[in-house]
Amino acid sequence: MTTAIETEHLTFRNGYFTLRDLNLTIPKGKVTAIVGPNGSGKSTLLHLITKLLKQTSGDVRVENMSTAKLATKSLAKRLAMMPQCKQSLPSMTVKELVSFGRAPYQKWYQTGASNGDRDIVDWALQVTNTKKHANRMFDTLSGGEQQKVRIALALAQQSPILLLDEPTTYLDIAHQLEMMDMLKSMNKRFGLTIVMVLHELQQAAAYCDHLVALKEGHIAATGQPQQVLTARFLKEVYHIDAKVVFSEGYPLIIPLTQSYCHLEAVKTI
Ligand SMILES: Nc1ncnc2c1ncn2[C@@H]1O[C@H](COP(=O)(O)OP(=O)(O)OP(=O)(O)O)[C@@H](O)[C@H]1O
Repeated sequence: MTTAIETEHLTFRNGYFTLRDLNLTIPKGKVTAIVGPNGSGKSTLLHLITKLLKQTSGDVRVENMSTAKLATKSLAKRLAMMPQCKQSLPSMTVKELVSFGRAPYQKWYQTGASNGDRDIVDWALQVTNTKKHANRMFDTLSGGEQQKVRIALALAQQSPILLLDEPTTYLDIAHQLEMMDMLKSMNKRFGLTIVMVLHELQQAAAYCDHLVALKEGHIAATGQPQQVLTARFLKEVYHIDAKVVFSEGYPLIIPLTQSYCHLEAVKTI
């Protein structure tokens, strides 16, 4: 198996949270989901890979190159990142915004996009089905429409590795499936390595070749979805009792009991 991204003893501390000694391999040309409870460190891991955060110790390698040795533009040609939607974007038209994806390829003296850049922006708008919004101001779009434009912005970077932090947020079920199908077809047609933070475990298992589960800043499990996604895993990582049934390759998580301990505590105040 060739690797797209590797972390070696990756550790990050910020006073509130510690990501501990992560030794991780993300396979090249595959779709990987990073899952885990809220606050387990998923976004922090993506930020360390993209150098938006600096690790306390350890190393990150992208296509066998230590990111410490890669300048921002070189790293941006190797990987594109769509951050979580809580990060705001500047007020401009959709087309202008998606054009920013071409920035790593532009010279400092270049004014405006080249014909090649315009074609790629057009392609990114088409595959995400957002071309109809090209001339609208980004901040006038609905949450779901904005989410697709964010994905178009990352695709316009045309890097072999795509990192997406919760790409299906705000999308209704039909648009979630459309987006996951589109990403899967990008992976199959162009050999794109895709790494997605996902909360929807059933979709993660159905669409991804590889799962990485984090819990409290460490790796709780890695492997193929059918190996990782078990009743024991759900108990250990999410503290829920549920059974997992794979039907035609699609996993179904059926909760057995639900603990309402927080509500019980409220009642006794
Ligand atoms: N800027 C920050 N300053 C201090 N602590 C932070 C900062 N950003 C995140 N954290 C903390 O780091 C921990 C991990 O956060 P992170 O966003 O990586 O988790 P996550 O697994 O992506 O969570 P979620 O599923 O809720 O998005 C959390 O406890 C969070 O409160």
